[in-house]
Amino acid sequence: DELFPSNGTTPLTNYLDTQYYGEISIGSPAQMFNVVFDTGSANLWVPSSHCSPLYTACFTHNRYDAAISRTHIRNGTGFSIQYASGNVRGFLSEDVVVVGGIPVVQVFAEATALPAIPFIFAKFDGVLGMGYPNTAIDGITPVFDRIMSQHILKEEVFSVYYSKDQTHQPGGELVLGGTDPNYYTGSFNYIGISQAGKWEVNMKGVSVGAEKLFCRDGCKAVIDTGSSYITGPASSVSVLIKTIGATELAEGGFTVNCDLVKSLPSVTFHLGGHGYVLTVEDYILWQSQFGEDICSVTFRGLDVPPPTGPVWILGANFIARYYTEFDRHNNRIGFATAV
Ligand SMILES: COCCCC[C@@](O)(c1ccccc1-c1ccccc1)[C@@H]1CCCN(C(=O)[C@H]2C[C@@H](N)[C@@H](O)C2)C1
Repeated sequence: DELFPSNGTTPLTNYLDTQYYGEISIGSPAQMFNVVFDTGSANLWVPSSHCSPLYTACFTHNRYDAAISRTHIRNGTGFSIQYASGNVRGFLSEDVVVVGGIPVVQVFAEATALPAIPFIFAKFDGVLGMGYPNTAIDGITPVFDRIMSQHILKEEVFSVYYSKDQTHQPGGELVLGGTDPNYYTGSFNYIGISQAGKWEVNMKGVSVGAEKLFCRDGCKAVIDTGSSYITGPASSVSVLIKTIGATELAEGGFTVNCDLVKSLPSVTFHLGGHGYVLTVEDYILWQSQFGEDICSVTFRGLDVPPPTGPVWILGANFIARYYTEFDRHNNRIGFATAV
């Protein structure tokens, strides 16, 4: 079809290497929103014009107004989605959503209760879940599934490039229907997902330097475009932090003395017969504040309760190093070295 780009591409913005988001439109005439394309969830929500004035986070973000959209279809069913940081509540609506130039009629949630923490820190308005349909709240068909059912994509895959630092333009790119060779070198290595319905693989181990210290008997790893960092079970991450000589900050982050950074070991994630190495450049966030250099470690301890956990979550700083293809046709994930 020459009408639509056969692979819808969306440039992404990189905010401080911790938030990556791109623009979509909802409604006619188009109402623009910045959303995180999140493989760790499967619903689309944006702030609502009906959001109560009590929620500051609504008023610092774009809000969807059904009353001015010709193509709005009323639904009204209640909605609530739970994140590690708290939950977002609202109600369902339906309207034309355009992602990467591809329009779909989509059921999404208008958020009317948006917790200030963390959303006052969000540079984006909402979240567009790129997960599997069986993880979608209220059984709503996700955006990518609606796009696949139009049979206009060359391949039933989507790919994500996250830039390593903010000087890069664009800060990232989402490709619907293929990959973008401008952003990776070499070939892809593929890993089948571990259980249908999640972007999750079996990891064979985590090494610090040459030593395989964690996940020696295998463990679960979620490849999550909606997470800023790499998280692992708190016990493992605290050993990792000690091994690299980092110290704990008040608010839960870890820092190392910037002078020691170059002597720090690499951390390798063993996935599908390959070792994915993160060097210090990949896992240390070097920020200069008021002339002082702060070197923070982009690993976080997070104990996800069973049955989802225990699990490692490989987020933005992993994806910034390894260009990632999410393949819905073959239920597999491909990694290539990002440029
Ligand atoms: C790459 O861009 C990352 C976006 C930032 C994510 C995030 O850091 C964030 C920061 C500031 C304001 C809001 C949000 C944020 C909050 C909820 C949804 C989306 C973004 C999240 C903070 C809480 C823990 N966390 C998740 O659980 C995330 C895990 C993920 N799968 C989501 O479902 C929720 C990450």
